Amino acid sequence: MHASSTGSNACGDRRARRPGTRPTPRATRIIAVGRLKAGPEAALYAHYAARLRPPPEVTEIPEARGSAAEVRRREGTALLAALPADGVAVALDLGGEAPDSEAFAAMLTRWEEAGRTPCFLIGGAEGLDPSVLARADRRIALGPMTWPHFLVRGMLAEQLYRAQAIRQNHPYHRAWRP
Ligand SMILES: C[S@@+](CC[C@H](N)C(=O)[O-])C[C@H]1O[C@@H](n2cnc3c(N)ncnc32)[C@H](O)[C@@H]1O
Repeated sequence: MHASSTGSNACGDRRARRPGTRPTPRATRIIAVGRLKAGPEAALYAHYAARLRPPPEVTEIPEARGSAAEVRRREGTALLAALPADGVAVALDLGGEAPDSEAFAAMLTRWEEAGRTPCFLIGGAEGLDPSVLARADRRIALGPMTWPHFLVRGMLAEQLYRAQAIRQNHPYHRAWRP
């Protein structure tokens, strides 16, 4: 009688979560071109990443050499190779949609509930290869201006922290606007 309320699923897994409870948050993946060295950008990223539960898993792709197109293609191949099978590929891209923070938090909730790991792809100085943009499930812009890729890592971490605050109803995010 209580099978559904105790969380049994079709496979009889009694560890499955109960309806109305939150799934255990998965570690977000950040797959980014370039090695972030000690400095203000690394400090910014660390400041917000340390507040994320669980903290993101970062995979750094070495910067490629060659013409701009070759660099994009080589880095793009490496970025895509690092994507896990269950990942939602989210390209950080100037031409993408620009959700507000609440909509971004709602996206993360949906992916978590679907058991999919959000994987954020950040390009290098030459940007993301068209193959990455074509593969991406979502393309998200942090506004229409171009930001340095190491700063984008910190900005993304801040938005992930803000999304966590929104989802937990934490006062860090003040939704009210005049
Ligand atoms: C220096 S930018 C590359 C600029 C390149 N000309 C382009 O148009 O993508 C390096 C990376 O940072 C990310 N990025 C920079 N500005 C962004 C923005 N406003 N929104 C989302 N991602 C951005 C993208 O992943 C980009 O590939």
